Amino acid sequence: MEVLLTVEGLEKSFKEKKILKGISFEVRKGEIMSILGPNGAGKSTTIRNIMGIMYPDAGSITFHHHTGKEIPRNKIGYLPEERGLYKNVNVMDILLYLAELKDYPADKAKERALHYLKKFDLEGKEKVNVEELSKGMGQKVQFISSIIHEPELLILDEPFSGLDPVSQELFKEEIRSLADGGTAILLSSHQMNLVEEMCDRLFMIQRGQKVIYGTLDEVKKEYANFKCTIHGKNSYQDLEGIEGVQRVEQKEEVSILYLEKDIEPALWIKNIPNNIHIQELKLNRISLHEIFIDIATDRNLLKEASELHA
Ligand SMILES: Nc1ncnc2c1ncn2[C@@H]1O[C@H](COP(=O)(O)OP(=O)(O)OP(=O)(O)O)[C@@H](O)[C@H]1O
Repeated sequence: MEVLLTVEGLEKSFKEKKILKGISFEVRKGEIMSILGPNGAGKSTTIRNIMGIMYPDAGSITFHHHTGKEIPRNKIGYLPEERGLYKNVNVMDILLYLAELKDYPADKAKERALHYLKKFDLEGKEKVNVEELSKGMGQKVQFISSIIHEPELLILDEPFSGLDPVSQELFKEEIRSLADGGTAILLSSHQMNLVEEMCDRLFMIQRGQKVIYGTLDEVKKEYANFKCTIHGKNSYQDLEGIEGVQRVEQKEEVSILYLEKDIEPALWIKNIPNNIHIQELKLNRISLHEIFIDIATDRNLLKEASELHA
């Protein structure tokens, strides 16, 4: 897939404090690339550098073979973390104004605005003043403003925060369909379940440095072995002694058995000894949520476990 955005060795300091310490990644046409990291890791700073809101101390950003101030930012759509549209303007006027700022033709912008307002359940709200909208409605309008000019690269900073589940679904579907249509998407979100459902590749920053970069499958292969959760009265030793168990965590009558890499779950489950007391049993892969916590809290148990049995 064609690379649209290349971030290479990005460095940025604020008041002598180095926030980005050499960040490099790519975003390709038609993919959803997730940028993840704990609070304060440097995600928004990376995005602001891409958007030219600030410029890096070192490194480069290339989009469409242009770098720095030459980047054609009218081909980029951006939903910033800070929400807010101009007050005292009606919905259609603000959408047309923002499209005009991106050099997008007014007639097409109007057509697209009406299409998306309908799609996001805001039909008939064209003449409503922006400040009369609810938070979620305002967010939908802001999302529409970020895609109205058919950007080739769409950057979404926490697009799901504050949305109800139905609106979340609408956003998810729209983001996926934009990617399927060829838009490159850079998505920053703390909602790991949504990231896990949606993204093709991911990039995780911690303390201004890369800790994970790859496809969701690669990351899962590296970190996410299977785990088995058993509700029942069992001794730690009995569980630890089961073949294929790499580590056990136990809280009262709930035990989590972390399994070794490349365990075949269907075979493993058949070999659970008869003396194990099972009231309930769940077998699943470690989630992106758990991988995130493992890395962000510096536990690093999951990666080590995979390496140990690689
Ligand atoms: N304009 C600024 N001046 C000084 N420090 C800043 C500025 N912008 C960001 N920082 C600092 O840079 C670090 C990274 O902030 P950034 O907003 O990029 O993190 P983030 O990964 O987006 O976090 P969050 O998940 O909380 O949104 C933080 O320590 C923050 O305080």
